[in-house]
Amino acid sequence: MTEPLLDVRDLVVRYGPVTAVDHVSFALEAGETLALDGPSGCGKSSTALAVLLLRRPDGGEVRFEGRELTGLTERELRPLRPRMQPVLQDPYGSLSPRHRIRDAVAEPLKVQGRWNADDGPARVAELLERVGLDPAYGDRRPHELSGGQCQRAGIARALACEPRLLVLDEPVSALDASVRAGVLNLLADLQDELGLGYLFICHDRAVVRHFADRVVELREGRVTSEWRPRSPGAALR
Ligand SMILES: Nc1ncnc2c1ncn2[C@@H]1O[C@H](COP(=O)(O)OP(=O)(O)OP(=O)(O)O)[C@@H](O)[C@H]1O
Repeated sequence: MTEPLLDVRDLVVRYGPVTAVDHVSFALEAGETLALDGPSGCGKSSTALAVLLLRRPDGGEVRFEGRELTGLTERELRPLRPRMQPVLQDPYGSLSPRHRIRDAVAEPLKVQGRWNADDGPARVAELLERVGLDPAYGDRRPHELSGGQCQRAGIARALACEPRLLVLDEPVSALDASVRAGVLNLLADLQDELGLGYLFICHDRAVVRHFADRVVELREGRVTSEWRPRSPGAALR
């Protein structure tokens, strides 16, 4: 049997005396969307941060592409980090306000040594087009874009890293209802095309039902159930 893309085993996250994530386990295949659902404070974001190793877990394992990550040093994690990318609730939060969109999307290519002056700008334009943005928006800064456009630019920047997993923490909650479906449909199309795995955190039950293949329910840091929506992966057209 092949290894899941992401295999989380007995994950524990504590903040002082508070156990935010209490022996949580789940697995996620490439091309699959697993939603984490549950009331405010049940540990969804803490799970996401620990999966991304942005906060070191206090116990358990995070296996990504067959490799256990929690025992790795920051230096050992560095080449793996681009492969697991966060997309966060605040569309403006993941982009520096000072940088033009084109530079924000180019940065991961430069950091990873995949930039060259001949075809780099064309690659950035291609990524912007892929997320539904006119490449001319590359000249703008984040505050000159709408929330939906900015979230698309953040997704373009994440794609520049050539990820296998996107950790989507309330990716459409801050957007107007009218642009939510567009961003969710973009994510669904990218998943079909690239076989990305999505760990998806969302408060909105209707969105979860449409978007997720499987749902893990959390309550007070523990998994209480796991279920499959009836129409998994359906696009919101
Ligand atoms: N930095 C922190 N320091 C101390 N306690 C924290 C911290 N972050 C989260 N917590 C606590 O950990 C628990 C889980 O929080 P977490 O943000 O992971 O839940 P959540 O399900 O994502 O909530 P929400 O849906 O409101 O974002 C809560 O009791 C919260 O108060």
